[in-house]
Amino acid sequence: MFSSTQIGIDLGTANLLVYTKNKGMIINEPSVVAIDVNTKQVLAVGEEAKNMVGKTPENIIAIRPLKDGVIADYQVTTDMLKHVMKKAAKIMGTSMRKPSVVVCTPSGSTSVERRAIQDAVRQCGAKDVQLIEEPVAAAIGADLPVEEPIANVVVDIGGGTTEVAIISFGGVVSCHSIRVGGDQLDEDITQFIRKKYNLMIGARTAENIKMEVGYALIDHEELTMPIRGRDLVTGLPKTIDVSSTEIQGAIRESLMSILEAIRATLEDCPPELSGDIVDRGVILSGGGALLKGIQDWLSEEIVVPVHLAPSPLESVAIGTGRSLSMMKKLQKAK
Ligand SMILES: Nc1ncnc2c1ncn2[C@@H]1O[C@H](COP(=O)(O)OP(=O)(O)OP(=O)(O)O)[C@@H](O)[C@H]1O
Repeated sequence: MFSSTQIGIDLGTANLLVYTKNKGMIINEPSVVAIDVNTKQVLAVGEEAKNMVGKTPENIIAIRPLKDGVIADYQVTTDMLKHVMKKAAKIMGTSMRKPSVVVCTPSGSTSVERRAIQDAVRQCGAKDVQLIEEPVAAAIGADLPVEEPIANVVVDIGGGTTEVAIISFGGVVSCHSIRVGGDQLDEDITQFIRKKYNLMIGARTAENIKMEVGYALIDHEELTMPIRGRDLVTGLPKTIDVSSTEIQGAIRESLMSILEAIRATLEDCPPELSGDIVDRGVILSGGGALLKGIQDWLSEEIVVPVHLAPSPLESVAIGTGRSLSMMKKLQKAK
């Protein structure tokens, strides 16, 4: 049985979430840490640190310690986890002493990368740490009947990775993980604006453009928005208008890589399960599932129904927290 000392952590490239069955989602913060480079002291974590990105003086850096779903900076990840565990303990009270933790990892991560995640969480006071593959957690979090012998197809488009998996009878039947996600779309937009307009924009601006006028590859009524950056020729601040059509062109290649990963996973599906996919369709989760038009575009391309998970940004964390009771049946990440 699930007790209050058991928690699920979605240690994501973009967001860090903590879910407990008793209290639900207790933490949901950007995975960003602000550090004083001289003293190595952590100044802020989460939303406060994210607001500092690109705006700090030289002695302060705001870092995202995870990249492509795995730890890029071990020390900063541990600092961030310690901060989050302390915050969780405050919310949970004494029941948080030495919790059992389940934490998700991308299915394409190496054993060294998985071990690093496990060690970092253990260092923060966990009694034991189990790993679960992200798409399995996303499927559980989206309330799919993963333990039944039917095909549950999940496409989880996160910040650093996109994970596509077919899950049946508690295990992964076929899966593909690519290191392309929302961050890559932001990077595509930054590069496009720099090349076309000679304008340098920050990471926050690129993400805002994606959220406001980013569209998957479908016809739509064109949207425009004003954006601000630094003119690379004059060095001065400048405002320009960008349109959804040009942003669509900028992110095309990355969206095509996501589509290829979905196609490759479906192609690996055993014929007995293919019928289920036609009937039940595919579930989209992760923040990337919120890109405008992505549901319609994917369903046109793969010719099966595409549904949005009930809380796309929270599915993995919810599934991670709920997975403890199912852990034995599920194919655990090693
Ligand atoms: N409305 C939106 N439109 C497009 N993208 C969005 C939207 N909302 C959030 N995103 C993007 O979703 C991504 C974050 O998603 P999520 O929190 O699922 O990732 P993560 O779990 O931290 O990453 P990973 O699974 O790769 O470790 C970011 O790139 C963010 O910009």
